Amino acid sequence: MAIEAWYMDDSGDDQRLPHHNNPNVFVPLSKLAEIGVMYWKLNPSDYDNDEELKKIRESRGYNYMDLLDLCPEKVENYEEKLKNFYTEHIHGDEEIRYCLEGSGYFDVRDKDDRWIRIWIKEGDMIVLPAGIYHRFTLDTTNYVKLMRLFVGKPVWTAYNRPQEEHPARKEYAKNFIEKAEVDLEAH
Ligand SMILES: CSCCC(=O)C(=O)O
Ligand SMILES: [Fe+2]
Repeated sequence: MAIEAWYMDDSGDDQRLPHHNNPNVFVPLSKLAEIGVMYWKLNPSDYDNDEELKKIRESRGYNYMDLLDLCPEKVENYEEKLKNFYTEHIHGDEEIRYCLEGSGYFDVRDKDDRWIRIWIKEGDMIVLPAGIYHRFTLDTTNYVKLMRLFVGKPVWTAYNRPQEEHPARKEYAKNFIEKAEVDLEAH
């Protein structure tokens, strides 16, 4: 099955709960593509020898790779990191994450500034474009193992919202938000 994504409700409940609307409003992959989010389904069992992953990495220049095992025993300042992950932010580069084990939620803002919750599980690889407002949380299973990819020397710096003057934000807005408005007016 393809990845699941939906519009979040605005309840103040635990961030690790699904936050479905009633009824749930799913968001198709085509809608994610419109805001610049890319997705692949891969086989995580032997990721070191996966030709498909190799091809994606080669074609997109993802030469850097490391693994992030999100559990208190393996991550320094675990609680603080989780808190920062769930603080709305952007980056100057793409955020590329491949889920090898467990699951979690990437929340991204759509063109109208509404939260879309993307549920990533084993085998899901997603790319968030530079400049998109987003955040991350574990789900109620409380565990995820992610592969992080990058072009060149990695920069993980997060710029918390608001960042309307950040070059990556301006570029994102030009390509994905203003363009959508122009398309809408033309029709
Ligand atoms: C746990 S990876 C996702 C969190 C995030 O947005 C980030 O690392 O910048
Ligand atoms: Fe991020």
